[in-house]
Amino acid sequence: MQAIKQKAFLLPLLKKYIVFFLSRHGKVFKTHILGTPIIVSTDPDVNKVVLQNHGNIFIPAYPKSIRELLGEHSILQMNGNLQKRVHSLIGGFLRSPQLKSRTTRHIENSVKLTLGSWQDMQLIHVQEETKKITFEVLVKVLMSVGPGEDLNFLKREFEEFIKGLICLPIKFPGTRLYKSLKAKERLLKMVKKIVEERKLAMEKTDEKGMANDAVDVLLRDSEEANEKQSVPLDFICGNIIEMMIPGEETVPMAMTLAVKFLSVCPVALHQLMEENMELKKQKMNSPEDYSWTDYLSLPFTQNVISETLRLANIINGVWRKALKDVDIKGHLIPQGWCVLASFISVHMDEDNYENPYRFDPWRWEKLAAAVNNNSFTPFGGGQRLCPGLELSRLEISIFLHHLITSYRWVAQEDDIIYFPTVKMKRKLPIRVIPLCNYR
Ligand code: HEM
Repeated sequence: MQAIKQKAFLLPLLKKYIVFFLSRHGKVFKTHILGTPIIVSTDPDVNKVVLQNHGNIFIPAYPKSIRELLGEHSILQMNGNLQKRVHSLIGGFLRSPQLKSRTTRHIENSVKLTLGSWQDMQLIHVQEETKKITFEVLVKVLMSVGPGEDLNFLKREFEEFIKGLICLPIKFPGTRLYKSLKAKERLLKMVKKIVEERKLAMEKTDEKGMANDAVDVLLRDSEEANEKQSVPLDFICGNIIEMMIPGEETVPMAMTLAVKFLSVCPVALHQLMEENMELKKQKMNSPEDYSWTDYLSLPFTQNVISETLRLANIINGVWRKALKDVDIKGHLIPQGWCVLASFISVHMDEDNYENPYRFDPWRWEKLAAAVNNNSFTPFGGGQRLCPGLELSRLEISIFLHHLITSYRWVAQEDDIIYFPTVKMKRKLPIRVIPLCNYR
């Protein structure tokens, strides 16, 4: 293993929290969170069974404010056959090589535009800048809205909407939840217009090429399903908005934390730069554009991304409620109880990772075959495995490639905040120095 000099960047509070979790009797224990009795699992095998959810025993259990904002038909809350159907439709679309090939151009354009604007900026806040890139890509993939007034409207209203995801569940004029619900109404109005126009356009043509976006995917499915199974337009509109939630904060945070972790690990930064410079040189001497497979084929870059996702714990675990008594590895989970399948405890457990608090991308050279193991679940697993997994890795790869082959940077002091969601205290300010071959 390479000797890496780096500062401890994890908040002592986080370490205390993990140590508390892991020092309990056994890896599965009962506790109380905000007065609610829950079972916490820090055991990868138990988490796997919870995530697999054979026989539909476990349903998602979100706090009241989130349930209220999501709406009962949200993909994040729905269960049974409808969840399976929507999940496989969206997953199939997002994973398709055609989508990845087309989206690669969108991501590149968005990354280059943002990086280009950095040349004249004194101080760059990485967390803000990466959000610009990923929101644009997300809205394009979901409903083909490009840069302009509509995109700005969606960004503004969506930001207002998600402010209420973690708040007191009190709903009257002036409260956070109320304002967020109002923003959702405005978002719904705009998305409904887009969906209705698309439906009309579809009815006028028989041509069926590849679906352009998630709206196409859901509309076509609804058209093909018979009367009884077809889903109403409101359902499609609601789902488009709700699909923005898991995609909006996660990818920019992964990009930001990759920059943060690399800033304190110069050896990794150097190796990443060499690997990406090599690809850039090849591409400069070739008439071919980058393909999505070029970006995903750089092994060290992929290891940096895996290590970032392990340490970042952007989704630190998932909450489920048991619909009946269930026994997993000798632990009884009684009907009606909530289970927290804690990913962060597994990712930071010495039993699973040597020196778990260290940013060590080289560990993945040994663990490579285990990327799909139970101890590495940044994207969840089983029935609800994140359908945006491959798209996310592609976005992060493209961002890192163009960043590292265009700029050097110096990061200012900043801390990671882990609760209630992962973010940087100061949005990660950096100063950049353009490389002479910036283009
Ligand atoms: C680094 C980025 C991301 C991370 C860490 C992440 C993580 C996760 C996790 C842990 C889950 C499982 C939740 C559960 O089991 O209850 C999930 C579900 C989901 N994610 Fe992601 N996600 C990311 C990016 C994205 C993107 C870019 C999209 C959309 C384009 C997306 C769409 C979804 C959807 C729709 C679900 C719900 C799936 C279902 O319940 O059937 N995610 N994500």
